[in-house]
Amino acid sequence: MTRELFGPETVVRPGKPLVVAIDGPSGSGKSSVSKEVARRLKLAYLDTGAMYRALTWYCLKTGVDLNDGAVVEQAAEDLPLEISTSPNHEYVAVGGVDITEDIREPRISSSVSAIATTMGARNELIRRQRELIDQHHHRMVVEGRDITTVVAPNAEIRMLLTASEEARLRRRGIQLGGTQSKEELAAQVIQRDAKDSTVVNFTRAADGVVTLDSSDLDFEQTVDTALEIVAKVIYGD
Ligand SMILES: Nc1ncnc2c1ncn2[C@@H]1O[C@H](COP(=O)(O)OP(=O)(O)OP(=O)(O)O)[C@@H](O)[C@H]1O
Ligand SMILES: Nc1ccn([C@H]2C[C@H](O)[C@@H](COP(=O)(O)O)O2)c(=O)n1
Repeated sequence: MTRELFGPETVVRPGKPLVVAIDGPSGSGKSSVSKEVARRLKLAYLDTGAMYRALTWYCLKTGVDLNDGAVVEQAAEDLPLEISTSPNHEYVAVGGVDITEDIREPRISSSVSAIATTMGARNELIRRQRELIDQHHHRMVVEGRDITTVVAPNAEIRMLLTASEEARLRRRGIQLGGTQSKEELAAQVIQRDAKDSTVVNFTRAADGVVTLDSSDLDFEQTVDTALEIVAKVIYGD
């Protein structure tokens, strides 16, 4: 059904805004599912987590004290960031240096929450996220932690993608090729979420936000369910 609705010839709401906002905890599948949803809907794609990671890389590179809010905020304003908005091409650069791979390193994952909980830095990244949405004429899948509530609360589609803690730990373990201990995985998934959720709510759906629980769904089923949610809102079927 959704495959026919969003087949290769279909352009959904041509010329009109179509922002699909997707939030959720770590390992719930936001990035992988959002990219595929963007491909199927022929929309641009923005990984806002990559922006927080890029700022973390920049602060570590330039010796910024991550606990000094004013300096982190200034770094956010200065950040010479380039980020791909294609779901088919992952690319993040700072000052012309390709950091696409570097921002996924454990040293970034373990420091990023210090940046993400600095409100001045958040405000600057949120401003840039809204600017990117504008540049794409509001036709974009945007994923993160505060997209449905803060960055794009008026998005046409607002979804909270969740999965049980057990499923999220299992998925992240497989994604990292079984290289991480139980404790390391918990630090990257559970403890990071606990810190991040002190400043944003991504565990409970806000009013008007549809919850998609993927705990018992495989990747394809999750993408299809997300597209069904889009179809229901757009076409009412
Ligand atoms: N429904 C699903 N069933 C099984 N595996 C899935 C499902 N959804 C995503 N995955 C896999 O789980 C892993 C984690 O997904 P992904 O990186 O997209 O999560 P995320 O929510 O973006 O995490 P983070 O916020 O930490 O970046 C990936 O390897 C992805 O392919
Ligand atoms: N809109 C967002 C996006 C991300 N974050 C924070 C939370 C994470 O710890 C970090 C990296 O995100 P990930 O790549 O794991 O999705 O950035 C946020 O606070 N708000």
